Amino acid sequence: MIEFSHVSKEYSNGVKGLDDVTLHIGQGEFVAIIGLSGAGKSTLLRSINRMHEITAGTLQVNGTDVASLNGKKLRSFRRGIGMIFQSFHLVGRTTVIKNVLMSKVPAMPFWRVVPGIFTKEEKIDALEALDKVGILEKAYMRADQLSGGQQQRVALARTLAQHPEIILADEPVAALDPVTARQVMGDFAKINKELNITILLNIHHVELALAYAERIIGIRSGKIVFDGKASSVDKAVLAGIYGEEMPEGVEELYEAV
Ligand SMILES: Nc1ncnc2c1ncn2[C@@H]1O[C@H](COP(=O)(O)OP(=O)(O)OP(=O)(O)O)[C@@H](O)[C@H]1O
Repeated sequence: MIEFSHVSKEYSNGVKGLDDVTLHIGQGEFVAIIGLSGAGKSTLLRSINRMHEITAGTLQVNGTDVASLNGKKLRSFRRGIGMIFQSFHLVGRTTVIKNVLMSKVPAMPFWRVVPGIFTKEEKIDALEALDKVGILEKAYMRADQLSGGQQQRVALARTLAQHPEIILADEPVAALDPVTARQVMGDFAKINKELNITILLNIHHVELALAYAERIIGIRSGKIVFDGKASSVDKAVLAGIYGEEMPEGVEELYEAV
């Protein structure tokens, strides 16, 4: 469970990334965060695993006050939260399975990290994660020989091998073509359903957010301006989130209504 209570984040230059945000996200929800560029989507997402420090209010994850964590406790807390980025963050020159096995490193003793000794169980776990995202047959290929969509799936498998309760994804499909973007969104939906992992993702493509996420959070100038079911998002809601700068494709989306 993720609980924001009157959370604000003011950057050192005085910009308010978040402004009095109160939110409750239950285990197993699939939430898309939408809003204009600069609205505060990344700040919201990254405050959950403390990549950004909040400056007011309280933020709790499964009852733990995120701001109170330090050192070892913070590292172990972060291991329970997967993070997916737009640019995949893979090591291109090494194999897919080694990339997935990297998720095991933070919990490994030093003597195994240096020579890269992984146990049979860890390898099986990594292969199972690749299987869950449908790219098991790519396990021994070099990561940089894969397409963008496949690379994002490797990143997703690496996160799954961490066995997280929550996955945060910051613009995970922004670098992908429309067909591949749909496939990757489908992977998130499948993982969410099958493994009951909470998924929060930032996304610029409104139509993908509405098609795959169950809940939409609209953010504008650091404030939550909409929070509800994807099925209840209409043109008026989007106007409230985006104002004059409605994203491309929104007109077509609601043409039939
Ligand atoms: N490190 C920083 N220092 C100062 N201001 C920042 C910093 N990071 C973000 N901001 C500002 O905080 C506000 C929210 O930024 P944020 O990156 O959360 O928006 P976003 O909705 O994710 O945007 P985008 O869709 O372009 O990624 C913006 O005005 C941004 O300029």
